Amino acid sequence: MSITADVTTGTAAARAERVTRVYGTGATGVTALDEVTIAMPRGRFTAVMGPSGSGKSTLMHCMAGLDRVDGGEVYIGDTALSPLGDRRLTALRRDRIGFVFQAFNLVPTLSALENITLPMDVAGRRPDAAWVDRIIDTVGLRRRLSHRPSELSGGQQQRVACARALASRPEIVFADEPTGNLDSRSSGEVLAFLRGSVREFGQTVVMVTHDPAAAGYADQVVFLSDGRIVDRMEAPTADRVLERMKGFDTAPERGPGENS
Ligand SMILES: Nc1ncnc2c1ncn2[C@@H]1O[C@H](COP(=O)(O)OP(=O)(O)OP(=O)(O)O)[C@@H](O)[C@H]1O
Repeated sequence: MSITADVTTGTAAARAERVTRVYGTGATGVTALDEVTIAMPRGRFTAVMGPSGSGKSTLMHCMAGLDRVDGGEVYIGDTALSPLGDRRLTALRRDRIGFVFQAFNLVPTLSALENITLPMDVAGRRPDAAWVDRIIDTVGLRRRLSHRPSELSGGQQQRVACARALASRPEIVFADEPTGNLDSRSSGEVLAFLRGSVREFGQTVVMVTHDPAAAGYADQVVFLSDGRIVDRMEAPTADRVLERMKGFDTAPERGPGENS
């Protein structure tokens, strides 16, 4: 039995309703998501955790409009994604969602500043200079703006990617293992920035992570197992998340009425 989390449509920046995603067909088909219902509350930092193969990346990709669902519906704000054609979906991702990936995904020939404003330049939108300035200061990149990615450390590159994600004031930022390639100090800087963007700017952030310490920066953690949401933790700490993760192989399934 899976549980649902926070389905309060009025306050959700994004939500999934009974979302199913199956890779392959027939006997070899894999149900990566099995009727997942979840809302990502506006202005909060949500971490998505679970064992390897539990469906974390699939959930993020479906909720961010990077992958199609086989059943159910995803909404960004009040916009349902499945009726959208490719062009409108691309425009929605560009205009309303910010992305941070494990591999930074910066353009090597552009400076840090050019990378930060690139999505808006591509969209033909004029960056809000005061806002971009504020982001640059918050992320601590003022003295690195003319550097190319190869001239920056991994942590600095990921902070450029975070600034890029926030520069267009997206409704929601999806971060997929944003600290997966970073040492603990750089991880701390990136996570503190994401945390601060929620606290100071009211940004909504959803982060997939394997790392209990990273999840400890979030307001809430949702736990996936076998393509279902099986638990949720408010005000997590790294220790509590670690304890919960240890229980995954042996934890009994929750029955009806046992939702957190
Ligand atoms: N493109 C694909 N084709 C076939 N199966 C896939 C595909 N993508 C994911 N899967 C399967 O779907 C399930 C969920 O995968 P997913 O990558 O979402 O899990 P995850 O929790 O993000 O895993 P990890 O922590 O290892 O990154 C797994 O069994 C995986 O093998």
